[in-house]
Amino acid sequence: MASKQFRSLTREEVGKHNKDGDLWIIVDTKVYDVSRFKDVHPGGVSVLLDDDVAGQDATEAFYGLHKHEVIIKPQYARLQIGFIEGEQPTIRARDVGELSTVPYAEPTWLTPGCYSPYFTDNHRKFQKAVCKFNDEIILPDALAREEDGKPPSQPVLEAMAKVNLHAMRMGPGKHLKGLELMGGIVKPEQFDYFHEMIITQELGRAGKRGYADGLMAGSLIGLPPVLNFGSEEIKKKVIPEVLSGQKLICLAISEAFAGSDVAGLKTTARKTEDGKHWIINGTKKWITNGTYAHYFTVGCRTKNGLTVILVERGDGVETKAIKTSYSPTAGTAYVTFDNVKVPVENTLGKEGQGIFIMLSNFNHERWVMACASVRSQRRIVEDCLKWTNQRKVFGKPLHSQAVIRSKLAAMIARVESLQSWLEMITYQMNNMDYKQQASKLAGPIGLLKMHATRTAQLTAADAVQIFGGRGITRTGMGEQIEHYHRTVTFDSILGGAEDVLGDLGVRQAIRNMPKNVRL
Ligand code: HEM
Repeated sequence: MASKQFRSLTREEVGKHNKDGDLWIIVDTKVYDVSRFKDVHPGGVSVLLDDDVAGQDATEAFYGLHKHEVIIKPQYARLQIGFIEGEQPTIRARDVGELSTVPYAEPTWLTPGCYSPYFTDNHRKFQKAVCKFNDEIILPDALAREEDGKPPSQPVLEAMAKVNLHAMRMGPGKHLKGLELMGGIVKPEQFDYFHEMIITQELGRAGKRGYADGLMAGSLIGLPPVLNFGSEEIKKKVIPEVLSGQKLICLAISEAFAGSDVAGLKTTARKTEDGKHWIINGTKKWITNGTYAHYFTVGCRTKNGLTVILVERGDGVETKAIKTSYSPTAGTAYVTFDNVKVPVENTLGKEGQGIFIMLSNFNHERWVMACASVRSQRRIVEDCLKWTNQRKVFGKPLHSQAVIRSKLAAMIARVESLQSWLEMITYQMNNMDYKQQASKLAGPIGLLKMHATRTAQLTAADAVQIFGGRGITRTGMGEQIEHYHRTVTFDSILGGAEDVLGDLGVRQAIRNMPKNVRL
């Protein structure tokens, strides 16, 4: 198909098309014929016939009311008939794989001219590739699925598997051996927690909270117990199925009876008389990806304590969707186990040592959540900086108000301090094994996540004030702010409630207090 020929026009010529039936406008040097569109314009007819708009340069008015993404949508872009002679457009969207140029929209290590003690050239190369992959493959699916509530699309999961993203999201380790990671950019033995942080933070660019959990967040927490504690036979079967994106696994610990207080869980597993099987009975609640998972990593009460057992969907396993304030794409489920028979070989780790398995698994989950929370806050900072720059009040940009700048200052300070703390903890993780992480970092990671999710709520509240009515509207300019404000508390509950995590951090510190110190 031949591309449309645009006419070169002067502002005077455009000015003549300023009435009903013959209506042109200029947005960023491009001339649009809205003569017919005006009747279906969601903002109404009258605004387009306004003297300051009809036949005029409406760039400022347009960007005060619409996101740039509106004008580049094919159904609106086709309204363009020409451009202003000798002028060039100045406004452009971020290209695929490109970094944002808005201050503080990227972490310091990605800011041109800045340095980092932690990130290498390999991390930078890796970030570029993941960012491009995310923009091209994941982002369109995130927008569509967050809306329709369906699970992430199978082709997306398979594309992720092809570059071994599912495997990398489990963190560094033996499971990466022999795999080609992101087309070979990083070698398995080179892959560290900073690479993993990059993946989590890039996936967070979409800013769709339900989808973020739908995108195999269940596997992220449900598979590690299999990886670390499963028998060779179980590992051989389950790991390839999950890492290839063909099957999904979820972590089923929390119950209506026990959330952050894992020790209170009531689901039971009893051995059959011949000792060959477990019989599992009980319920689980708020299980991410549970509605469509094939496997469940289940925390059970057994004769001598708690035990973690892998359960395959089958007889006696029922899941039903729980309606939450984010999209059903997350697959949040209520799960019931009624006399579910499972071979004892499905036991993960030792019988009675489930509490250790569950608690050690939490550290990685909480760290991942902190990575994601910081990224999502950064996205809000970016949106607020853009909005306050393009929104005019009393004839001046919104950021000319000191009270707005003060909110922005607080937001920026929060996100920057969090990222620095996160990077420091990540560096510790790179230098510790799984056990050392459990003993040394459980407290700091708990405190980091608590701090991230608390500050996230402050940032969400500030952002709504900055966006006003748009911040509580599900479409239009403030759509992302509304979404963030509505879903930000997920981070503060999932993976351990804020207060519980803060307390964990302090209790760990108190346990380590030397006996010989006095004030
Ligand atoms: C080619 C030009 C334009 C297109 C394609 C367009 C498209 C749209 C769309 C899709 C919406 C729905 C809200 C959204 O998705 O953001 C909207 C809303 C609106 N538009 Fe336009 N528009 C154009 C030009 C203008 C201009 C020049 C004005 C001038 C003032 C205007 C005023 C409005 C208003 C007042 C709303 C309602 C905003 C709200 O609900 O907050 N539009 N427009």
